[in-house]
Amino acid sequence: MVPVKLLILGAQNTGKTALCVRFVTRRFIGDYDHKKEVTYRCSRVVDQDSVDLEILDVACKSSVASLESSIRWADGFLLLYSITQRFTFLEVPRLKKLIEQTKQSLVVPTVLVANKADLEIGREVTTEEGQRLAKDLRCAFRELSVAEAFLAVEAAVLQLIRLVLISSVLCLTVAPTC
Ligand SMILES: Nc1nc2c(ncn2[C@@H]2O[C@H](COP(=O)(O)OP(=O)(O)OP(=O)(O)O)[C@@H](O)[C@H]2O)c(=O)[nH]1
Repeated sequence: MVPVKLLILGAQNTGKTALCVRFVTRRFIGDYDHKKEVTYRCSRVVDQDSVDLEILDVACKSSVASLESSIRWADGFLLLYSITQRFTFLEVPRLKKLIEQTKQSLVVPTVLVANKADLEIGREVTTEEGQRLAKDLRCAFRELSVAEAFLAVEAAVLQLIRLVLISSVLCLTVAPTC
């Protein structure tokens, strides 16, 4: 079993908890208790590897110190924004910078997820803006609806797991002590 630890980050109400629950249970549940920090655990076979997965969904009122500690813990990051709330998109560069500073690396496995694609009528962020930001921040990019598409959620998380597995192999090859 290969352990993989993922952290999901984003502004409030972007669908972080919904995405974790959707990935682990396949179900979309509308409302959650937002106060608690929760670690979701499950196993998946990704390509040939059996992966022991943990996804940490931090409490929305986490202190910077506790956020940094969660970032140090994680191998890969899901950065979420909602296409219906521009301020959640504007929050992404700050979070990515915090990840890079805390990890002391510009190469961190990260997937930028534009959520709530089912709410086209309320769209405030275009797909092209999301793609451009992902390119600028060296992230993969997925636009999806946690509410409507389990397969898209699964594909985003599996893509991140693959990025983590590739980066751990590169790390062992290039610098055996890292
Ligand atoms: N229409 C729609 N609603 C969604 C989608 N994903 C999540 N939501 C809703 O958005 C709201 C916030 O979802 P949460 O999963 O609680 O968001 P969160 O980012 O964990 O929120 P905090 O814990 O406050 O940071 C809930 O009412 C969800 O039902 C989606 O893809 N489409």
